[in-house]
Amino acid sequence: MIKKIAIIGGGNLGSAIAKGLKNAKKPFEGEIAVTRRRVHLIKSLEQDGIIVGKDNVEATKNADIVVLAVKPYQLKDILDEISPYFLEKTILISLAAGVDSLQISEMAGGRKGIFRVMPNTAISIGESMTCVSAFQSTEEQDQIINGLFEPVGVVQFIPEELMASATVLAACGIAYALRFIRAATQGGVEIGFGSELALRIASQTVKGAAELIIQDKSHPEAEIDKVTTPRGITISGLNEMEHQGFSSALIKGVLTSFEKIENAGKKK
Ligand SMILES: NC(=O)C1=CN([C@@H]2O[C@H](COP(=O)(O)OP(=O)(O)OC[C@H]3O[C@@H](n4cnc5c(N)ncnc54)[C@H](O)[C@@H]3O)[C@@H](O)[C@H]2O)C=CC1
Ligand SMILES: O=C(O)[C@@H]1CCC=N1
Repeated sequence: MIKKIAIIGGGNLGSAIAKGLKNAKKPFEGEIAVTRRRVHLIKSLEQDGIIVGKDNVEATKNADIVVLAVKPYQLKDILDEISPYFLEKTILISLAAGVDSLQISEMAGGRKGIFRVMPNTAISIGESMTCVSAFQSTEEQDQIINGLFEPVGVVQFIPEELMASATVLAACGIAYALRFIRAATQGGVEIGFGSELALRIASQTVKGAAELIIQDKSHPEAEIDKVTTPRGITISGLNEMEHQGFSSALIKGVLTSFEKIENAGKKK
């Protein structure tokens, strides 16, 4: 049983994970310790029953799982500091985009049982799309990781070579989807809604559209067909968006993010 998780680096993502795990419908009942150098910035996590501090070694001691939630360039120093305190059973999770498991294993003295995990920020409300790749792990460790992240979203194990792609589609994807919502809201204001109401309508509409695909396992075009009345208003707007490069802009944006993450990997 997992009794203690240490999250090293209580920044955006590290804090979101800690909160998500504690506030899930089936909350993580063990101890979660989160560290950050400027610890006052994460004091509010204490309200969720999370232990905060600045001592990485103290947090690591007796941890069943250590989550590395720092920027990629900080990994080496952190691992030099905390690796000596890992237990035999300690499972290591890295959230660092673009750093492969072999490098992490080497930085941690040739350790096995390493997972790269790429959640997205919706983990804080239990709605993450979490992609996971496993490196020299046991089946039991795979199950532990699956069980840890399932209460806070959907978990998908993927080959490590797809982690960069998962980062773009799922982690950056939150930003792409939100930009769509914001743009739809701006359009909504032009056609008469106040901005708050426009945002409410646009965001619930996107949620409903996503649920049609998730719950009914339907295809986007099948659902679009149901909305596009012949000679109707939807198809005119949709076609205008396509003439302006809507799908193409999105695909090109995904590719640009992917090229950047690939190039960042090659520079190391
Ligand atoms: N999946 C996703 O949606 C996202 C993933 N990421 C990835 O997650 C990782 C963390 O990114 P963010 O949370 O945005 O970064 P961040 O900069 O907000 O968080 C890192 C935290 O680690 C702390 N830190 C640095 N050195 C430390 C040390 N020696 N001891 C204790 N704490 C220390 C920093 O003060 C900072 O608060 C990155 O590797 C990034 O690639 C980042 C943003 C979103
Ligand atoms: O934008 C970034 O570089 C990070 C990685 C995934 C999400 N945010």
